[in-house]
Amino acid sequence: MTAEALRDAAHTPLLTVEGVTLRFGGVTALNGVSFDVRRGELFAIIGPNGAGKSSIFNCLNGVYRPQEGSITFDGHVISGRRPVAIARLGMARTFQNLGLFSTLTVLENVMLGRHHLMHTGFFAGALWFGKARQEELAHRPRCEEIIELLELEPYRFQHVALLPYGVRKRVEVARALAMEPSLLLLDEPAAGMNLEESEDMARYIREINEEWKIAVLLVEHDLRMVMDLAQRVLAMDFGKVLAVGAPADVRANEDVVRAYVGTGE
Ligand SMILES: Nc1ncnc2c1ncn2[C@@H]1O[C@H](COP(=O)(O)OP(=O)(O)OP(=O)(O)O)[C@@H](O)[C@H]1O
Repeated sequence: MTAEALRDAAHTPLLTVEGVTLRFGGVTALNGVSFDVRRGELFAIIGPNGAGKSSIFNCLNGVYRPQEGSITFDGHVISGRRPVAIARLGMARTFQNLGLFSTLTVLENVMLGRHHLMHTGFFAGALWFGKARQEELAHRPRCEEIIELLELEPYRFQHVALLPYGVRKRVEVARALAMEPSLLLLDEPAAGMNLEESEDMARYIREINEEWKIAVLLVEHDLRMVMDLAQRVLAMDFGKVLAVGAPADVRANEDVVRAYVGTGE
């Protein structure tokens, strides 16, 4: 690649969403939504209940197919592609409601995140067969780094089902990170957490973004956390973009204030 081409690639957004419209029968969940996320950026989406935040996530990772518009990720048009293909391109996500394997240990759940990077099946791996064992061992140091980042060392060999909710949310982030994403989608990572837990979560997210240089797209109801962490914020309501920009500008935007005051959030 020439120096010019490299410079262009660095300036091209990592994710571009253009005019995305998603309807469920008579309900328009997303109405011509456009935004972009830059490489290495921490970008947040806020909005009252039903604004369309989860719908965006589901369009991005291929669970929903928008009727209109296009989504480009890292140079690939991904609208219409299957979730697994999109994950392979480097987009990992967590879920509002935990999506972990509760009968597996923390380490096994994190290892599962690396499954698409491995050649042997997970179950062969779990049973410790020849090649699979070597592969698991090769991936183990990276998993340990991730476990350390999220301060999960004490829980490494514990079954997820037995862990407190706040710790399970951290395991979810760890598993998504294990996929080595260039974009990490976090769906309400601090939901249901107490103040201390959500402050810890904010610290992990900042570290993932600043130290590990991974772009983060965050949906979160905790506005204090969003305003504190995000470089840019997109506010939406009724499936439409109300404002995009620096946190202070979005917070001062009249339409945004009205949307929040209107719902009492
Ligand atoms: N599978 C579905 N079928 C029908 N309507 C849906 C579906 N998913 C979302 N909607 C509707 O689309 C709109 C946007 O919902 P969405 O869940 O994306 O909002 P949200 O901002 O994520 O809300 P919350 O903060 O409560 O999670 C709502 O009116 C919702 O009822």
